[in-house]
Amino acid sequence: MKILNVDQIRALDQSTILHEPIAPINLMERAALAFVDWFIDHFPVTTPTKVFCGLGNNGGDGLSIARLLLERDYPVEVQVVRYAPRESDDFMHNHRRLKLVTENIKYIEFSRDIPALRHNEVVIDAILGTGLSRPTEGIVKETIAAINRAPASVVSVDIASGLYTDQPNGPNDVIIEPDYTVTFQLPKLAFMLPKNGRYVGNWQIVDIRLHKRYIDLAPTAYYFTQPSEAKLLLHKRDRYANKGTFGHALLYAGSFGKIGAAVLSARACLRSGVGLLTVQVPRCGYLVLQTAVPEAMCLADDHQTLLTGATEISSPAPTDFTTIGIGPGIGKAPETLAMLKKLLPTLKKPIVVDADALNLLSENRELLDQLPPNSILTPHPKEFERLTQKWDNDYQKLDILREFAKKYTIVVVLKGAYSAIATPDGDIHFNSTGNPGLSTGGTGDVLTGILTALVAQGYDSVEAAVLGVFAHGLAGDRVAEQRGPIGMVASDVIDALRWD
Ligand SMILES: NC(=O)C1=CN([C@@H]2O[C@H](COP(=O)(O)OP(=O)(O)OC[C@H]3O[C@@H](n4cnc5c(N)ncnc54)[C@H](O)[C@@H]3O)[C@@H](O)[C@H]2O)[C@@H](O)CC1
Ligand SMILES: Nc1ncnc2c1ncn2[C@@H]1O[C@H](COP(=O)(O)OP(=O)(O)O)[C@@H](O)[C@H]1O
Ligand SMILES: [K+]
Repeated sequence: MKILNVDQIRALDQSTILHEPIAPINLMERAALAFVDWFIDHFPVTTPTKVFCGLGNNGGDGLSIARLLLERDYPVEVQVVRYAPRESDDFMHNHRRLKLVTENIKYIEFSRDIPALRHNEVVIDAILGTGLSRPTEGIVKETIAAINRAPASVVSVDIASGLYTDQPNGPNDVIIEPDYTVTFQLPKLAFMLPKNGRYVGNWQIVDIRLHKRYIDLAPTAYYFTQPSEAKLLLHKRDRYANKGTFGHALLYAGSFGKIGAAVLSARACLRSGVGLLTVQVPRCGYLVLQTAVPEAMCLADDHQTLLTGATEISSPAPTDFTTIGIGPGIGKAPETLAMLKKLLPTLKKPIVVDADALNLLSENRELLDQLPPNSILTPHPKEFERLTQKWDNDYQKLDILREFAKKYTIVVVLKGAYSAIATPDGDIHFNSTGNPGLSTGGTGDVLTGILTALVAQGYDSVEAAVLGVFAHGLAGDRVAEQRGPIGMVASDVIDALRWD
């Protein structure tokens, strides 16, 4: 699913009006109805509801929502924040229609007009939407601050009032902190960014049937992976396939005290459809790996506690494998760095690089040039910062991410909530699955195993990253549903992987 910018969203609105065709006021009504359908599912008809409206089309939505809820017997009170002398046409139209059904419309011009809010109430925030063009100030700011202080639940219409759709807010901006955001048609870039978490809440998209062809043709660099899109990426298995069809992967993982990382990524790799798997671990990990993952072949490194690349067996050579995954738990010993330095120039096919291999790259950035094209790097934000630079805000982080992936012709998975996958072409795909339960040791090692398996099976690197990150998050969601997010461990995620 595409993520469009504010100008495109506005143009999409116009395109819908022109091509369907539909009158603007009817499109607003459709949006309001979609919101109300969602609201009814979440709040009982007895819920005291205050709708705060601005004077633009977001406010117009609010007025329409208020009328529709009144018609459904919700106890609704409307508060119009009168911060400017002029209202939008559709606001005025809906204002007239609302006055036909209720007297209960109040106006906020001064601080004393801001109503008290109780904990059993729900606030619908329709003060400002995607039309935000400057930080909130004056009575708008005061009203937002009062709503944020109140114990009431808050549902934002389209986007929290005061939050920019696709540009950074200032550190002192006053923005609604909703429990929910019900957004129209498309996700907004702002929702993907960690720093905005408290200004988004639990967000949902409602379909308002905006012009599909416009969306299909609109250029964008931002995507949000939908379940149907991930499913389409999945390769079907040929009935006459054999294990050779699905590649032979080599994992370099583990060091003394971190053999678990090798076990986790090996198990995840096998559970993700790799044909054959060989894992090279330091000698101390040999028995552990052979016992914990009998399906994998094991190469014992000559070194007892860390990886040097040297083994008693010289065949097959690293270049003989379909792909290589490197990094989980390997540490940063000089011998391991030497191994990386020797290995990288010999490789031509994409590999998967994670964890300490990334830290070694960040301390030896000249090695980045040696990465085979279309390799996949999976840094968490700290690792990514070490690889690149500090950023002032999440938007700058996305720019740095995009440029990094383009510069080295690699796929970069910046992990976290809505993991951002940057492609060598400069696109960014945000993942839609996963939950905070995944913030537990070892889940990154699991992801490395998954991605290595997909690359070994012949998935293109971008598709492997999009599909693998999606499946990893979805497995995490299944575990969270069954046992709650807090008790989740990385092995549970492996067990919950499904590829159908
Ligand atoms: N684009 C779409 O697809 C649709 C949009 N609709 C609604 O329309 C909204 C956008 O409406 P508008 O473009 O009228 O914009 P808003 O309602 O977001 O803002 C209204 C106006 O307030 C002014 N403004 C900007 N920043 C301000 C600030 N900090 N303090 C005070 N005033 C400020 C601007 O002049 C802006 O046009 C969407 O968020 C959505 O709720 C829906 O009605 C239907 C479909
Ligand atoms: N809040 C969250 N929501 C969704 N996914 C998350 C969240 N926190 C962490 N994750 C996922 O969990 C994994 C953690 O990886 P990483 O930080 O490398 O862990 P480790 O090094 O312990 O294996 C990543 O795939 C990341 O996207
Ligand atoms: K809003």
